[in-house]
Amino acid sequence: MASTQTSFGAIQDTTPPGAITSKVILGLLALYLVSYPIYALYLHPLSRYPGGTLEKLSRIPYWIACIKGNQVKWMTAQHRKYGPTVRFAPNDISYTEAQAWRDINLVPKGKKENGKEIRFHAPSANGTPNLITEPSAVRHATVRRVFAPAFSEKALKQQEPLFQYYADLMVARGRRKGTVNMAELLNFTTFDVMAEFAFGESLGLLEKDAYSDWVATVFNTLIVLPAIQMIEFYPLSRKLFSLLEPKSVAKMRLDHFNHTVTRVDKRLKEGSPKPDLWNLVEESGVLTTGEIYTNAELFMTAGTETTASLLTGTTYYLLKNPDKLKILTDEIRGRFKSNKDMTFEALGQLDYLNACLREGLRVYPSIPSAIPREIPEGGNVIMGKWLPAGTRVSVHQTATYRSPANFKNPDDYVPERWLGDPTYKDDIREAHQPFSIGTRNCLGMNMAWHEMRLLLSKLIFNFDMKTEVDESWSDQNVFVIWDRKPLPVTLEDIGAPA
Ligand code: HEM
Repeated sequence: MASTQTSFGAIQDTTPPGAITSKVILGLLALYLVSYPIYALYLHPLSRYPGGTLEKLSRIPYWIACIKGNQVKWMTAQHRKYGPTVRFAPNDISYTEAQAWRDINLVPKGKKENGKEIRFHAPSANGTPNLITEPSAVRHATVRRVFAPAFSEKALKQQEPLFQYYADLMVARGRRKGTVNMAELLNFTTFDVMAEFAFGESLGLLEKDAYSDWVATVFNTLIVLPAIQMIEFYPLSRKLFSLLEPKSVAKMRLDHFNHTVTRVDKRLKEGSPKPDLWNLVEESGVLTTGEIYTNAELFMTAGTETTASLLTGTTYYLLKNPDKLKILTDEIRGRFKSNKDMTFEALGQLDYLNACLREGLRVYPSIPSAIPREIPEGGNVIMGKWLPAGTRVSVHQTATYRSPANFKNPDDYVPERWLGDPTYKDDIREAHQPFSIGTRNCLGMNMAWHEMRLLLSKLIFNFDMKTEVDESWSDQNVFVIWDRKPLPVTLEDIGAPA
């Protein structure tokens, strides 16, 4: 320390104030660097949970895996190493046990729900939450009550001609092309169906045989979701991004949103005699205009890519397991004489078809990673252990479904495990929840099941299918959703009656 002696003999510090400030900052930094690891590893409320040292100290390893598209492999490896419960970041616990689904997603009477981790989802362009991101449990229940009747069995039965129309259009396009990229064909179909369902107007993808700019933007946005999640996670990066976001990106987001706004406005203005979403919304009168727009956007993503992805994966696994494909083909072709016999109701009764799709949702779940929830004020108990407020908890779908503790031969595609085959009697079936459970589970689950059964059966009823792709097809990146590779499939028309 620089010092001088005063006339009274006292020692006076002559260090300039700026230097003192720097020293204090450096001192505090050194203290933090020494004390933070001690806290994170030994004193933090989660310190007793298993996990890697680096992961307990920092979220960086997790972000790297997410940005590289490696998250699913990384998290599965974490669980293989540390067991069914892993602390994979300082404040995050991942589970692979059936009970965790219940503890995280069900809300016992008088308790608060484990809230949504809003930063995990891309913010909507108008700033209004949709069903998935609505932070208030009460508002969520109100909005969900408005839309729920449109997804009931009764309403879906009334909408069945719409689904049949696009399934037949998909078959017609398959016939025309001979060889198709199955991933694309199924995307065209599910986007056309959902646009008709949500806006009363097709996107015409099957007819044009091409993605529209609007749909291409949906995919481009989904791929950058991990980067958006990282930016949203830290207040500073969020602020910086809002200041520095390139004008072109901001414009693209707005144009995309306005596309939805225009379609919804048109549908609301013109009205519809059909029992669709917007008749319910108008009757209820409880949604704000902002909520109408953001939920329309949500339906177009939640109800399209998910179903198309599952169907692409299931088609791949069936083609790679010809014995299973043969059983399914016999079931479908044995049951129906013509395309028009293939109703929602009749398809629902095909056991092997249901088992094939369920097994598809296990080996290739539409949401391959995890959707985190946050422990509310006052804490909560998960898997018998109390967790403090702010802890993020989740069930990781792929790690759970590929765990030998839950499923025998977890990497094999075996529909029989869902049909009482004694070899698989010890499988823990409740660990498989691809649509989640509880008040925030998938609103479109019934619709998804009808659509999945219809589209897969129509393909198998009308075509003998072949593919040249090898096992490396299933080795895919995940950026929240699968970064699906093209799946070229040759379709041989068997001339099934209309
Ligand atoms: C294979 C197909 C599908 C799968 C695996 C799936 C899965 C899921 C899952 C896991 C959630 C919960 C998300 C969370 O925890 O935040 C969810 C929510 C949701 N899904 Fe699906 N989904 C599928 C198809 C559909 C379809 C066809 C629709 C129709 C529009 C749809 C609409 C929704 C909506 C609106 C929500 C939000 C529900 C709420 O928060 O109340 N999904 N889905």
